[in-house]
Parts: sequence; structure tokens; C-alpha cells
Amino acid sequence: MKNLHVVEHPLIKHKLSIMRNKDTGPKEFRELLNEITLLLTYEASRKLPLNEYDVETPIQKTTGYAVDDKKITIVPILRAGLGMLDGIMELVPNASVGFLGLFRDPKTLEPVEYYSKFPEFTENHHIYIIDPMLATGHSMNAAIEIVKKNNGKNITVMSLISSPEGVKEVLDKYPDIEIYTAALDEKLNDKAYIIPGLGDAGDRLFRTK
Ligand SMILES: O=P(O)(O)OC[C@H]1O[C@H](OP(=O)(O)OP(=O)(O)O)[C@H](O)[C@@H]1O
Ligand SMILES: O=c1cc[nH]c(=O)[nH]1
Ligand SMILES: [Mg+2]
Repeated sequence: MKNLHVVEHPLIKHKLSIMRNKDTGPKEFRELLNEITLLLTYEASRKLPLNEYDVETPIQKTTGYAVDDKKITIVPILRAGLGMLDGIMELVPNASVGFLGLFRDPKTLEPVEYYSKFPEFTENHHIYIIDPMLATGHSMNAAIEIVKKNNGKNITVMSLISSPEGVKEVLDKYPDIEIYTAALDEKLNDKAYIIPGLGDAGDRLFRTK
């Protein structure tokens, strides 16, 4: 599928397998999510524009290149998206951060918004919406809609595990958006959990179950 990038890498597969293990505790789970996010960010940032400037090496002048990370905004979807925030911020430390609180109603499976605080999305801004789980895709679509309503453009989605159903839901509605994910799993179960997945990412990050 065009615009879906499954970032295949032995290190990602290795780390994600440990995260999937139900016996992996929150400390290791958080560390691994952070490490995989660094690797995902490397791929998801490939198309960022570069500014040229003059650099003087000890030998001669040359051209330097700079990413203007002040023009990047990261939007973690609370809570689980917070687990990816440090990883991406390590690589683009001057990015702004906007927060969006959504939870999935267990009965309707529809996202409920409970918090939002965004910086101003100026022209030529690049926005990364981050959430480890892309299941039905309803939360991500709600997030994209909210960010767009706030004037956000150039949106990229980063997730750890995606379902085929969720990817289709997002790309059918927003065909221009690019999704970077560490794994495309098999499908959703009858409770709309990703299988094989890793369970509830928020609960595993913050030990709430
Ligand atoms: O694609 P969807 O079917 O919408 O499901 C994915 C959403 O569900 C999870 O959040 P949850 O509602 O568990 O909130 P939490 O992060 O606070 O645990 C996950 O982190 C996504 O935000
Ligand atoms: O598998 C899933 C689906 C939604 N949210 C999660 O945390 N995990
Ligand atoms: Mg959760």
C-alpha cells in the first residue's frame, strides 16, 4: 500500500518481540519502545527539508546541512503516545509538542477526547502524530481531524504496531498521509485488539492493569 512504510529491520523485530512477551515488565517495555521509536524516527524523517549553510572544516570551507527542527511538532496521543515522545525528541530536540488526550470507549470503540493543547501550527510545519497502537484507526483519524482543524498540515503518523484494518481506515480517509510503523500485524480480534499485538500499550507502559 502506497504511503504505508513498514520499517523492516532485525533490531526492530528483535526488540518488538521482547515487547510482545506478556512477561516483559514496564521498565523494559518503556526502554524498548524508546529504542524502536529512535529507529522509526530515522526512517520517518527522511523527507524533511534541509537548509544549506557554510561550514569551515580544519581543511577548507564546505556546505553544511541543517534540519530546522523548530518547524517540527510532535503530537503524542495520550496516554500511550507518551511512550514514544522521548525517542523522537532525542533526534529532533527543538521540536514543539502538542498533546491530545483520547481514550477508546470500550463499548462503542469510538475515541473520546478529554484534553488538547497545541502550539500554533505555522506554515511549512511538519507534524508527527505518535501512538504505539493503530487498531481500528478511529483514534488516529480523530487525531488527524483535530490537528487539521487546528491548521496542522504535512502530517506523518508513527506507530509501533498497526492492523491492516486501521491502516486502511486512515489511508482511505487521508490518502496523502504517510504511516511509518514497526509492524503490520494480522488483524483485530472481536474486542478490536490487535493480534498478535502486545495487549494494551497504555496499561503496559504505566502499569494500570
Ligand atoms: O485504533 P483504535 O481502535 O482507535 O485504538 C488505538 C488506541 O487505543 C489505545 O488507547 P487507549 O484508548 O487504550 O488509551 P490509553 O492510551 O490511555 O491507554 C491506543 O494507544 C490508541 O490510542
Ligand atoms: O491492541 C490494542 C488495541 C488498542 N489499544 C491497545 O493498546 N492495544
Ligand atoms: Mg490503553
